[in-house]
Amino acid sequence: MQSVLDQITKGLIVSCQALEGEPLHSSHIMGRMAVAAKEGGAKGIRANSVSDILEIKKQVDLPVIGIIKQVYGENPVFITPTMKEIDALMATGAEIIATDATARIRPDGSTLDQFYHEVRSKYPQAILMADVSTVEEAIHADQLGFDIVAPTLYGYTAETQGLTIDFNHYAVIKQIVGVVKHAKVLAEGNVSTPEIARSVLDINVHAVVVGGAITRPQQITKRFVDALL
Ligand SMILES: CC(=O)N[C@H](C=O)[C@@H](O)[C@H](O)[C@H](O)COP(=O)(O)O
Repeated sequence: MQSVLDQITKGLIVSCQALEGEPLHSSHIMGRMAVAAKEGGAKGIRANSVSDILEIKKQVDLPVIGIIKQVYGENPVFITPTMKEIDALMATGAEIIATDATARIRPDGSTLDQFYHEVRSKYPQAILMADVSTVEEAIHADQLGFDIVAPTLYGYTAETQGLTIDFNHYAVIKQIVGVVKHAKVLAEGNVSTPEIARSVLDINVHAVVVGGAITRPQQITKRFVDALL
């Protein structure tokens, strides 16, 4: 049988997420989004929350990258921040579990290294994806033993706030591809057109994750409206 990492090779992974407060916030709708993504040829789905993942798994047989976005007080780490979220995700059967792998201290006071080792010893077979915000964090996640690394949080941390990946030069992604030795690199974050998705595959990423440009109609509408101004 093909491994999960083989299944997503050079493919499109569609992130089907709508948080509370977003117009499409509904596990039913995310399930239908996943069906649409599969019909369009996606090779995987990225999804947030136990109920969305369970619904998506009922609807499609694609590998799922599961996350739980959970804010604890003032702590800035919100993508699968603690073991509680890891345990909940493992119980859904999500094939890949993604977590914040920035250098920031987590809500329970642990460092990334402590957290990683705890997760790895509890779930040795899990496929773990590191959502990072810098090239240094990508190197570190790779050294720790994460299976997948992606610059998901580039532009979303205090250190990188205001930055967006420059899709004319792909500098951050190229650098990450250049330094990561063992993990597969995914492109994720602000991939807004099919042309950009194609070009990132050409710089040797393993697969590309697209969210808002496919599954957030409010964002898509705004891009059209802005073009009319
Ligand atoms: C920073 C953060 O919270 N990113 C989240 C991670 O799961 C999602 O909100 C993004 O939609 C996803 O990363 C895909 O990116 P984009 O929607 O830009 O294609």
